[in-house]
Amino acid sequence: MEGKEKLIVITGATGSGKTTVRNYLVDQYHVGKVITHTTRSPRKNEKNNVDYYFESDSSFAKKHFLEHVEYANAKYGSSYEGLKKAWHNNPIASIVLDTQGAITYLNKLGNQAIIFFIQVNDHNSLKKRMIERGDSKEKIKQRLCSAEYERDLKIPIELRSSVHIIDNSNWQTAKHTVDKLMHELF
Ligand SMILES: Nc1ncnc2c1ncn2[C@@H]1O[C@H](COP(=O)(O)OP(=O)(O)OP(=O)(O)O)[C@@H](O)[C@H]1O
Ligand SMILES: Nc1nc2c(ncn2[C@@H]2O[C@H](COP(=O)(O)O)[C@@H](O)[C@H]2O)c(=O)[nH]1
Repeated sequence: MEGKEKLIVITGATGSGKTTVRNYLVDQYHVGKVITHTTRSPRKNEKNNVDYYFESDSSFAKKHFLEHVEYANAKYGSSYEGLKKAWHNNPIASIVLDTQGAITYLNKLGNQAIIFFIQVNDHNSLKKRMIERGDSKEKIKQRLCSAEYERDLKIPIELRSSVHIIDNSNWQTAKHTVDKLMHELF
């Protein structure tokens, strides 16, 4: 997978603002968007084929994924076809992944992968943001109890030498960091 194309891999804890950063990159910098697949049900305002490809367990099992994971009892996966589609429109694309997926992409793409880790130091605000997003109490509880939640609060050792940290405790500050990174990197 060597080439001039780049993939901005946006990772971090649940509720930290990965999707918010990705939407900003799409709106402001017109980066391509890799849509991934999931078996979880859509949140209010989420649309099939736009936010995710929403799958049943059986349709998910038939797909050929570049990588797939389980996160808080649901399945998620991304394909090479999805990446090629995003790169077809723009040589800079973006994808939102858990930290396990981010490590896989860094290993597969090398320096074509640019890792953004979205950080929020006050972990209580992650729960507040999920409530404000409209997630059900039950889903939030399940997520906060998961091993994946704990794992993704910290930058994994495998990403440490390549990661760009974006503190999203405050959106104006985060936006400023994203703008600075985009000017430095491209
Ligand atoms: N800096 C911020 N301050 C307050 N709220 C924010 C901030 N950034 C994002 N949000 C809000 O927090 C909620 C979670 O953000 P978002 O969905 O982007 O997180 P995420 O990391 O993609 O989460 P998940 O991994 O759970 O899908 C959204 O309602 C979003 O509008
Ligand atoms: N490794 C992968 N992680 C993915 C993929 N699609 C989404 N995600 C990550 O899963 C969790 C939960 O997502 P949510 O939308 O239910 O909150 C989050 O960290 C996403 O970034 C994927 O294809 N592969």
